[in-house]
Amino acid sequence: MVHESHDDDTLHRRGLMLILSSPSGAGKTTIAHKLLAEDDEIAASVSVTTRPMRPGEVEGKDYYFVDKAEFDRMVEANAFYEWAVVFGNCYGTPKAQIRDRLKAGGDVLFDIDWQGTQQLYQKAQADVVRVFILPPSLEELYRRLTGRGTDSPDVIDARMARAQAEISHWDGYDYVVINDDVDGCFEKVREILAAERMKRTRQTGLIDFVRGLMRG
Ligand SMILES: Nc1nc2c(ncn2[C@@H]2O[C@H](COP(=O)(O)OP(=O)(O)O)[C@@H](O)[C@H]2O)c(=O)[nH]1
Ligand SMILES: Nc1ncnc2c1ncn2[C@@H]1O[C@H](COP(=O)(O)OP(=O)(O)O)[C@@H](O)[C@H]1O
Repeated sequence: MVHESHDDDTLHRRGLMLILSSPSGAGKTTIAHKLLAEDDEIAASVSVTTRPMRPGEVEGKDYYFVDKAEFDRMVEANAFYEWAVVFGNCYGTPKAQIRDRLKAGGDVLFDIDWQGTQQLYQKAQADVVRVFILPPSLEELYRRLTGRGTDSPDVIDARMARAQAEISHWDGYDYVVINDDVDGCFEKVREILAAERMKRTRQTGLIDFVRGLMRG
């Protein structure tokens, strides 16, 4: 299900919005953490979720953990750019932090599913860079979900059952990277980000610079 907020508060062109999506367990959180650790120019969008906190997760860093009543209140208050139901839990991208960050000219990293990706793309097409991460195989995906040790067998089965449906949305992304070797995958995501930052349309100071060159 996709739920869109109904106001004219669309995102304007400011910073770049890098979206990482993948079937659960393919490694997008791992790649996102590496990127955030080494790149000061990008900050994470911290989502709000009703799913239970996993061991090792930190409130306000990995997610804002709320109950369903609080989530519903936020939906009513129009606090989300987008929200969706994933694996029976609600996940939403809060407006406030992103608006501030983009206004300040910074980049924002989103770990959201294909439903949220479609919503953000509709709102800020020119600013959005969509990267889909694939596992090398379904067997390896299962190994990673099991090895992570954060979900019960039932939850892992549900995530495996959803994997192929998730993968079917691969063609809604600008880039697709196979996460076989984690360092190799990370390097590719870094290269994508570096190239996207250099796009002519994102270099707002370029017009004056080129005009200066042309004046001689
Ligand atoms: N649409 C949307 N999806 C989200 C949001 N936050 C997280 N997700 C997605 O929800 C799914 C489940 O996330 P999570 O429970 O952390 O498990 P993970 O798949 O192991 O990362 C992933 O596909 C996330 O990308 C959000 O704010 N909006
Ligand atoms: N290239 C890789 N090779 C082996 N294990 C990986 C690789 N990438 C991630 N992992 C491991 O797989 C598990 C799932 O990764 P995670 O980043 O949590 O996936 P996601 O956020 O997509 O659900 C974690 O235990 C992580 O350490």
